Amino acid sequence: SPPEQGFPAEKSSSVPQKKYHVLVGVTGSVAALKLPLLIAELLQITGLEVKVVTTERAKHFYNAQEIPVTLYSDEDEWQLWKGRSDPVLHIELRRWADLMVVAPLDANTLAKLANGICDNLLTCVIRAWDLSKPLLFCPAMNTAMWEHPITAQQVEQLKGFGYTEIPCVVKKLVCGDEGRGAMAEVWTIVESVKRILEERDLSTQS
Ligand SMILES: CC(C)(CO)[C@@H](O)C(=O)NCCC(=O)N/C=C\S
Repeated sequence: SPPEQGFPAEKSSSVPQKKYHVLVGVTGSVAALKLPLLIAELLQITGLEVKVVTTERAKHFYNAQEIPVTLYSDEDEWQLWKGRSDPVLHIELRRWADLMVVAPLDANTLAKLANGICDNLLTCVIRAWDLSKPLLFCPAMNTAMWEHPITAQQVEQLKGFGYTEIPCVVKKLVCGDEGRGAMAEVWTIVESVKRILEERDLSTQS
């Protein structure tokens, strides 16, 4: 019998898995110690590419060696831009990102964002943010700070820009105080990112 005449194999058009670009912002709350866990959990989501933008103060709370993705800080802006034709890092990052999650958002950076202050790489990325893209923020601060009336005003201001709050939770805080101010659990944050990306993915499919 003639040799098996197989049809020419279809060119394996592996559907390009759209990579979702997630930019994680981290600021100087003690909750930044959870950054390695948050990154590890986000990397479990298929199709995600993750980069991190840190403030200088946040560096105090985690070990950069435990972050397996690109970690940008203020100095990188100045390493990249030396002359007129060089790229501007905070603009490159706003273009690259499909979604941003700021975890933790400390009281200082909350105040900066609510007032448009952009004095570091992270606040510059957010100051230039494309409001058609999701931005999630996870406040974390001592209970006394959380309960100060200015906090609610500033959280409302961010929600007014269209950013999504992932609310802080009640816990015994590392300083011994008991009360609201702890960052949302990492699994809550990851689930929120998943849900938003699914909503977006569905919308792009429909
Ligand atoms: C650090 C962690 C995650 C341990 O469970 C929790 O205490 C927390 O989110 N704290 C953030 C609040 C904070 O910045 N407190 C600062 C002074 S009390």
